Parts: sequence; structure tokens; C-alpha cells
Amino acid sequence: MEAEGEERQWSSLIVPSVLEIVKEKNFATVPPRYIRPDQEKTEILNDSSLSSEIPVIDMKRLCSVSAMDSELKKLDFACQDWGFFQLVNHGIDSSFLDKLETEVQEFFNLSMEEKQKLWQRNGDFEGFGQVNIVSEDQKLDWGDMFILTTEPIRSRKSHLFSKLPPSFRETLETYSSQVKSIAKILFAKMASVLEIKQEEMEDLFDDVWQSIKINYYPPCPQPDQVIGLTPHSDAAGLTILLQVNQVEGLQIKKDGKWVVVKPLQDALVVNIITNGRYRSIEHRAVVNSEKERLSVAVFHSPGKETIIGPAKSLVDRQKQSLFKSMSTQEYFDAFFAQKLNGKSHLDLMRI
Ligand SMILES: O=C(O)CCC(=O)C(=O)O
Ligand SMILES: [Fe+2]
Repeated sequence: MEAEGEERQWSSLIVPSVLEIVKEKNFATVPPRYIRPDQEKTEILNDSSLSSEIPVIDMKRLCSVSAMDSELKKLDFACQDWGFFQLVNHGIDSSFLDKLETEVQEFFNLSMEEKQKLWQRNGDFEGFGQVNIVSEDQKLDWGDMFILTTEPIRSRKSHLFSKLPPSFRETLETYSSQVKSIAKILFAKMASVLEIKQEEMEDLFDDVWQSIKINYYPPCPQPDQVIGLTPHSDAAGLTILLQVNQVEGLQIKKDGKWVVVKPLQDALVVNIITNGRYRSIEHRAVVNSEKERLSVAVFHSPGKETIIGPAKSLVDRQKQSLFKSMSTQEYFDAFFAQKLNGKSHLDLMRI
């Protein structure tokens, strides 16, 4: 077992807090480092036809004997055609999600003095800050984030956990374990539709590495000039995202167009990456001039020492392998050493 500090660390350059910029008196124009002429603006589909086609999966049906087969078919289609779906009836209490929302707001509204104690340290990416910032002249996103490893417990950063407001820490721990259970069920269901052996999937995620990233996008006076979160595909195996305060802003790229993922009350947005059959989808977050937007992303990947690669039962059947194998650690070493670029990081593993 590795003690804290023994694991190889990833890091990002330290950047200013956008929330602090916004709080400054007389703030009216956006600093040049946040202006993004490089980003596509006009391609949003105005009609909501594609938005309303984003698959919605019902977890209760997925787990019920009578409705399971038809819901599994929907899940398979969602993963193949979209790589993205909204999950309802997931079992997390609505009042608990309200509490999470209030506490996330309070957490980001702590004084800068308090937040500094939880800021990223040189050489580590956990805490308040940003990730994937690799040069001083790199353009920046219009948002702050807080990132924390929650599983395995031995990998938790005690200097961060011990300084979280106690009630918020408890809420995050409860949320982490609820979401982990949902992820496990989804992995098992995907294994069953993909005809991957259950044990193979279980072994892969036995020592699951889970991290929570809370995104806070303040309102911006020039929302068309900035981007809340640069287009990217998540590097994790499965991401479960909550659009915490129901403010629109998440967009996914489908058939070359940006499509709005409208927040559904209490739904979780699920985003997968797996092999060539299931896709991972590029997504981004935009901001508005009126209201802040909050989201909580929970990433699940195999443990850092686990070797990831094509599922053996799939390769045996298909007689070929499209991807190489490497450890989760190596895979993420490469991910954190670059800026976000919209490409799927999985391409790194293609043969
Ligand atoms: O804020 C959002 O809706 C998207 C967040 C996201 O994609 C991420 O944190 O990876
Ligand atoms: Fe993402």
C-alpha cells in the first residue's frame, strides 16, 4: 500500500481565481488571457431538436426484472450513438442534492483567506485551482475549480480533507459513495451489453480511482468572448456529472454541432469512454452574463497501478486489438502534461 506522498503527482501551473476577478470593484472588461478568439461560437443548434434527443436512461428500469432488457437496449444505443446520457431514478435523494448545492455555493463563497488554505500546492493538482495549464501564455477558462481524490481512501490528501468545512466534508463523502455505487451498477450493465465478462470489469474497477471536480463559472460581462471549460473528452472511464444549480451551459458536440444538455431536475449526466464500439464525446461549458453556474463532476478510472487496455473477452471474440495497454498512471501522466484540445485522450492508446 502506498502512503500519501509516495504516488507520482500531477500538477498544473497556478492561475488567478476568476471569482476574485469578478469581485473586484469596477470590474467590467475581461482580462486578455481569458478572451478566446480560438473558440467556435456560432455553431450552437438553436432549435432544441437534438437537445431533446439526448438519451434519458432510467436506473430503476435498468435494475428491474421486467424492464431491464428494453432499458439495456437503450443504454447500448446511448453509449454507441452518443457516449452521453442523462440518468434519472438513480436513487439519490432530491433533498440531499439540495443540500449539496447549498454547501457547494457556500464553499466557493468562503473568503479568499480561507480558500488559500485549500489552494493547489506546487507540484500537486488537488485543491482550488485549474488543471491542464502547462504554459504561462496559455489562454484560460472562465471558471474556478476544486478537485479532490476521494477513492481509494489511502490516496486522499489529508491536508485537504482535514481542512474542509466538516459538514461539507461529510456531504462530499456521502455523495462520493452514492455515486460510486451508481458507477458500479453502470459498469456491470455495460459489461453485460458488451458481453465482457463481469469479473473482467470488476477486476478493472476493483481499486477504483475516484476524483471529484467542482466547477464554478461566475457570470461574465462578455460571455461570447470567453469559454467556461475548453472543449475536451474526459480521460476517465466514466464521469457522472451534476448540473448543480440547473443553469444551462454544458454542450456536447454531435455530428459537428454543439448541442445544449438541458439540465433535468435531479438528473445525473453520464459520460463514458471505452473501446472503439462505445464512444467518448467532446464537450465544453459556456457561461452567461446573468448567473453563476455550478457543476460537480465525479470521475471513475481503474486504480493507478491497474493496466488498462482492451477487454480480453472482446479481443478474443474480435481476434484483434485496436488499443495498446498501459497503466492508468502512465495514461494520466500524458493527459495532465498537455492542455485540453478537444481530442479524445484515448487516441494515445490506439495501435
Ligand atoms: O460544467 C460542466 O457542465 C462540464 C464539466 C466537465 O466537463 C468536466 O469537469 O470535465
Ligand atoms: Fe468533462
